[in-house]
Amino acid sequence: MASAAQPRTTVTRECSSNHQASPARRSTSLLRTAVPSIQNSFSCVSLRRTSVRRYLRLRARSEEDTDADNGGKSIDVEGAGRSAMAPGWMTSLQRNWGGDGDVPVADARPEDIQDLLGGALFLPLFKWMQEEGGVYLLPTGPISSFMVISDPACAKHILRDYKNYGKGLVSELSEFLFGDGFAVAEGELWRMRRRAVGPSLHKAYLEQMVSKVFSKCALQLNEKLDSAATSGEAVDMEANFSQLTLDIIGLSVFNYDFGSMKKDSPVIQAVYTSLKEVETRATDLLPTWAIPLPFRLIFPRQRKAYEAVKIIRDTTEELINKCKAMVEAEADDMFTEEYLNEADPSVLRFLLASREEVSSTQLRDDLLSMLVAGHETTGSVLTWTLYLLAKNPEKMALAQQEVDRVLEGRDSPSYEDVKDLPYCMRCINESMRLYPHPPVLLRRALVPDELPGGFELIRLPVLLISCPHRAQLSPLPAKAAGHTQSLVYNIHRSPKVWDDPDEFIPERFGPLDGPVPNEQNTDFRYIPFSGGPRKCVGDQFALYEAVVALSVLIKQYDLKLKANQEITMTTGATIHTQNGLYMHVHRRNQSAAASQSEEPVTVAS
Ligand code: HEM
Repeated sequence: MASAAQPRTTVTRECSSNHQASPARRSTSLLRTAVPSIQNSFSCVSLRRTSVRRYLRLRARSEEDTDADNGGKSIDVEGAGRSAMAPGWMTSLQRNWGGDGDVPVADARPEDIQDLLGGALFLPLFKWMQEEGGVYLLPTGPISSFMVISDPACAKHILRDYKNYGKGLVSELSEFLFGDGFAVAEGELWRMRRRAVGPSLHKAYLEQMVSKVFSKCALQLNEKLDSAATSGEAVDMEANFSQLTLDIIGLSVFNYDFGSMKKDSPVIQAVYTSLKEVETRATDLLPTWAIPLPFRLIFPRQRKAYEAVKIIRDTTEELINKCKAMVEAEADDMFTEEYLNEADPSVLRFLLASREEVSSTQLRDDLLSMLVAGHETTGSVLTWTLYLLAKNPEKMALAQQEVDRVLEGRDSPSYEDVKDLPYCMRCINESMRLYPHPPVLLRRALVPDELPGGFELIRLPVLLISCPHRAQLSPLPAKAAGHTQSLVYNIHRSPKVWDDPDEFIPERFGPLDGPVPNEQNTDFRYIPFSGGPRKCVGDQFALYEAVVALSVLIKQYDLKLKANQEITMTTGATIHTQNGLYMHVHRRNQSAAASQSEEPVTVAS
């Protein structure tokens, strides 16, 4: 996959310990050594109080280490801090307890689990898919498992059946952030709010966004990169994309300019920290986050998560109040889905002007859902697309030729132009196959069910505490599960599903005048926006945003990877790099000369 003309830059896919200890990874060392001692202390099922205290002390210290050491990056990739997965004794207990079920059980060894700490959670899940196949059980406690789905037919079955599969765990784990927001709400509340919010992203709105917001912000990023083009200094494009997409989502949802490309916005770190906390909660051995609020805050990680959510909520509320005052001051205009306020086409204004009966908390949580769901996702898509194009200069050349042909003398595309940029669109699509955000989708079976292939799913019984995958009142047959994880990453990378799955081949989706790939026309082999009723509401928005941003950038600049950087994956809902994506920026007309002066190149796998 790597071309001989590329500087040495590796993406580390294995979460092994053989790479250099970055500051972020060094800070996990205490917890790494803590985990085996926790395992030893917990040698029987009942938790001894002293062990718990010792664990909590070690954990608090590890969290404090994390506070002090973020490696000087714009994003502290650890978010609020680390978690500990279920240790080996739990997994082996469950394996030994298993009944005679047909579903294979992942051989989750303690070293795999320790390797997960601070890494990309989905990578060991890929390894187990290779060992166990498209459907397997991942033990997460003495009597509980996740059923890990890496098979398109099973994913289709689950994702389309919203009635019998709820968001479950993901709603519970992220309630502290989204509240009742429709991204995690269930049942009638979700149906009602999706019906109210979905229409705000109509075609006329999108047209306005392309010209008024996406292009404008993308051009601002180009302007900002100009100084790097002059100085030749490498810039972190991941951080730049994160700022770009925050500014875009702020203007599109609230008509508010975060101006994060010009000055640091605390919202970026707050969104990252909160999303990382959701993930961390999913793998916590001891759920400190389930302790009642005032006591919970003695844990530094919980304090940081709480402060992050406060920043996001306060910002959202402030913006709602501003817009409310303006809308209330206006006459009671007729407001239909077709109507678009030229001066302020934002989603917020749409919702306020539609005069729907909705509590202010619900409105805040819905808008916050849009802000969080629409920010890092598109930022990460742009990061990995640029990375892949830089590693594949012949594909970059094709994308640039297309942009030059369509835009001619213009700097940015119109709404109509986007349809004439199918190669750029395919590059985005292919990047989302290789790096899906999020890489894992969680569901809970609400009724017993059988998946295609005869795999049995049972309903979970009453839950003991709000950490359901680990605490159940009644014993379950261990070789059955009520939770599923649809591994988008595994499906997208499976050699059974795709030819040359690890290669970046934008052409793989068929002729450029064919349809943009989605879950329907690939029969759920390609599900970057999920599928079924809970499919991403912002998919078209995101695709237009990404194509506009990419085309504006590569029209003006050639971007080359900084030599000798190691690009390691981590997750915080989206797939992030651990240390940024550093690139040299060259103005297109100067780039021929610049590429000759690139450092000597070493080929990496
Ligand atoms: C490339 C960028 C994006 C990706 C990869 C992405 C991906 C996803 C995925 C996979 C889901 C479904 C999760 C599940 O089934 O459990 C989802 C849901 C959602 N997304 Fe996106 N998204 C993106 C951009 C956006 C944008 C720009 C917005 C807002 C303007 C947005 C708003 C939402 C909302 C509100 C939901 C929840 C929908 C519901 O539950 O009804 N997303 N997204």
